[in-house]
Amino acid sequence: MIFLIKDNRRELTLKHKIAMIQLDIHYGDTQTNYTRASTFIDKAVKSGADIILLPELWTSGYDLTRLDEIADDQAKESIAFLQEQAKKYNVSLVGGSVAEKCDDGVRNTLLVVDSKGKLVHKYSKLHLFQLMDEHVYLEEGNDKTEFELDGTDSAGFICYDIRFPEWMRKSALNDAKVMYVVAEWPKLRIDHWRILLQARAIENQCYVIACNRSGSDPKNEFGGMSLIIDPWGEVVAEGGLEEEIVIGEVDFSLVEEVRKRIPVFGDRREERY
Ligand SMILES: O=C(O)CCC(=O)C(=O)O
Repeated sequence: MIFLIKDNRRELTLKHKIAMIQLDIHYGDTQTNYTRASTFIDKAVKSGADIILLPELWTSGYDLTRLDEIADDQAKESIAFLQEQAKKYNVSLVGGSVAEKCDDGVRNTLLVVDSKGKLVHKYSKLHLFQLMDEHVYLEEGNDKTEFELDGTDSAGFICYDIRFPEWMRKSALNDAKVMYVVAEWPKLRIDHWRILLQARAIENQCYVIACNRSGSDPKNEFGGMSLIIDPWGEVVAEGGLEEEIVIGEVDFSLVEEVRKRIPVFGDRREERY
């Protein structure tokens, strides 16, 4: 079943072409990262994508000791960039996360902008990853994960969050049908990345769309392998190790179909958990 809503600028549909940009982030070099991201967004649009993802901390990388200098005040510059790109190309952007300078410290903040250029969601990473010193330099967030994008109930997560099934389950219970993940996941544990994402898709019977960076920084080599996994757990698209745009087609109506096939949500016995 295809659900169509007429819109002045486009038809909103449950079928989408998704592009995940496996950016090789230039360490601490925000201007280069903006320039390169816009080149990749242009290419993704030319290949027909209508929802585009960027990875975690894509403007700065993990240059945490220089956050005073390079973190984005209230994420204003990154939001303006994403809004401009969204309007220019009429595409939605799950715009990765950026180091956001807040009044009480710096947060790792995911930004989502719809195709009209409206900021529809901001989520600061809840689970700070100690192996990369996030707990030393960053404040944890206090936001909800759910939002609506192009008429579909969705949720957004950042990297380490995928190790917390209870956190993602909460979003599924709050109606999310699509879970977007942005990451800087190291190559060393890339097997965990794939298995965890597949498990989150199967147990929550939802799409998982996950964009990871490529390349390396002074401390880590990153694993790429961005993934689109459907609610049955099938891999729809998968990236390699290198910088590239990974593209896949989705049909969000599959979520209801799978949830009917195995009624996991109706069979939960919450009172016993
Ligand atoms: O959990 C992991 O192994 C990787 C997490 C991570 O790299 C992050 O949250 O930035």
